[in-house]
Parts: sequence; structure tokens; C-alpha cells
Amino acid sequence: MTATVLDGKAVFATIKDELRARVARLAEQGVVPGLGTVLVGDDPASKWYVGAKHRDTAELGINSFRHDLPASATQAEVEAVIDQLNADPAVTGFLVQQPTGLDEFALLSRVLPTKDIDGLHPMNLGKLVLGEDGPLPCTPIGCIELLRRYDVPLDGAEVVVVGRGLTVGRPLGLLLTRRSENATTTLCHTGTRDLAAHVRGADVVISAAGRPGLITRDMVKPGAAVLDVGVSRVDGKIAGDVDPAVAEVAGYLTPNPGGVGPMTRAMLMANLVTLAEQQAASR
Ligand SMILES: Nc1nc2c(c(=O)[nH]1)N[C@@H](CN(C=O)c1ccc(C(=O)N[C@@H](CCC(=O)O)C(=O)O)cc1)CN2
Repeated sequence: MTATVLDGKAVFATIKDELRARVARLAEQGVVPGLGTVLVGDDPASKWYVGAKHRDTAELGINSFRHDLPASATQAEVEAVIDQLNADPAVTGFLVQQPTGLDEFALLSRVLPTKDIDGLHPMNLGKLVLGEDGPLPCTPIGCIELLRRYDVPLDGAEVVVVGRGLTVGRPLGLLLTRRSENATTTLCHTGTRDLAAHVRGADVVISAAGRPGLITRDMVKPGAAVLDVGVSRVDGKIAGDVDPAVAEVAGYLTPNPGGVGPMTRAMLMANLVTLAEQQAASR
């Protein structure tokens, strides 16, 4: 058996078509969404991610406002840029690219919750816990959307998430257990005693541990869907958490790159367009 490829790049192309239609409808009402980004420092990966987000906005006819600050930028300087973006009516929503090396909780908390297209503001994470509507974190919702587009069922499925970070693992657990997803979710992490035993029982495995080759062929149930969120660099190339031999046993597998990464960008654009629609409706 060779796993069906969960092609995030192809799904993002389809989502871009859907978003172009929504952006055109907003234009008829005189609204052009605007994306703001804040990048601190020279990390090549972060620069690439921010550049990719601005290329996406250009393709979709969305305005963008880019603020690149040096690695020497202070907390106060970054907060001043956040205040500027909060106050700018042309900016529908914005994000601070992580990592910044600064107090990220303070930065996230300073973004207006109504402009938080990353869905990572404490109030929006609180809404997720409470089951209230609000912007949802992009990578977790991108994983769920990718499975949905390939008709991989989550209802009643056993899902193992590996990793408990704020941007992926922790919100994924909350999202997957919502009534709308209805999955039974186990959140594993570095303290999990027998990871293989957990993974072996899973219909869906989502690994966001950042440990190259962590999920091996022998750990995966035949036919399971496996999503590789891990991004490590080995000899300058992206190495995921999932050993390539998993493709021989899994039913579905994301490539990495080309799987969850493009879905993260897709959901960011979708969050932005949704916010613009909400703002247009409340004018
Ligand atoms: N404020 C945020 N910071 C970070 C987030 C986030 O959601 N919000 N997530 C990651 C980085 N990230 C988005 O910002 C991101 C990661 C990967 C990709 C992507 O398209 N990757 C490509 C490969 C890119 C390459 O070759 O290096 C792929 O997987 O095909 C986009 C966005 C941390 N920071």
C-alpha cells in the first residue's frame, strides 16, 4: 500500500480560488482586506514565511502592510508597531511572526482580539475553550481542513496529537474534541511514557514535536492518516517528524514540505477574509 498524498499545496490553490471570489464580493462593497505583519530579526525561515504571506495577499488582491524590525528591536518598539497596526483602519488583521525572542505573551495580548488573525490572543484562545466563535489558530484548523477536503472522517475517530505547544498541539486538542469534529483525542508530548503504544491505536496521527523521524513505520496502524507538522532543518533541508517509510503503511500522508505549511497560510488568508466580511457587515 502507498498512502494517498494529502496535498496541502493543491488544496491551498483551491482555497485561493474560493477566497478570490469572496474578496471580489467585498470589493463590490468598497472593502479591500488588509494584512499586517511584524517580523523581528533575521531568521531565514521566519523571513520566508512572512514573504510567502505577502505573496499570498498579492495573489488574492489583498493589501499588505509589512513591518520588519531588526533583531535589536526592544519590547517597547515592537509594542509601538502593534499599537500602530491596531489603530490603522486599513489593517483588517495582523500577526507578529514567532519566534521574536521577546515576551510573546505580552505581544499577543497587545494585539486587538478583533484583529488577531492568528487566533492566538488569550481572549480568542479562551473563546476556543468556551466553544464561542472567533478566529482559530491557523495550523490546527489547517490540519482539520486538510482532512475534511480528503474526506478523512474525524467523527468518533481516535486521534493522537504529538506536541503540546501553544500554536499547534494544545489548540488542536481543543478543536478536535468540539462537537463538530467529535474526535477522541490523546495529546502526547515529551513526557509520554510509551508514545508508540498511543500512536499504534490511532486512526489519525498529527505530529508537531519537531523531532526528525519520530514517527516510524512500525508505530502506525495500517490505513491511518498521518499529518507531519514537524519542521526541523537537517543539512539545510526540511526534515519532518514522520519517517518517509510510513507511506508504505499509512492510508493518507502529508508531504513535508507541501502539506500542513501551505494549509497554515490558507487558513491565515481565510481568517483575514472572514474578519473583513464581519467588519463590512457591521458598518
Ligand atoms: N505568528 C505566527 N508565527 C508562527 C506560526 C503561526 O501560525 N503564527 N507558525 C509557524 C510558521 N508558519 C506561519 O507563520 C508557517 C510555517 C510553514 C509554512 C509553509 O508554507 N512551509 C512550506 C515550506 C517552506 C520552506 O521551504 O521553508 C511548506 O510546508 O511547504 C508557512 C507558514 C511558526 N511561526
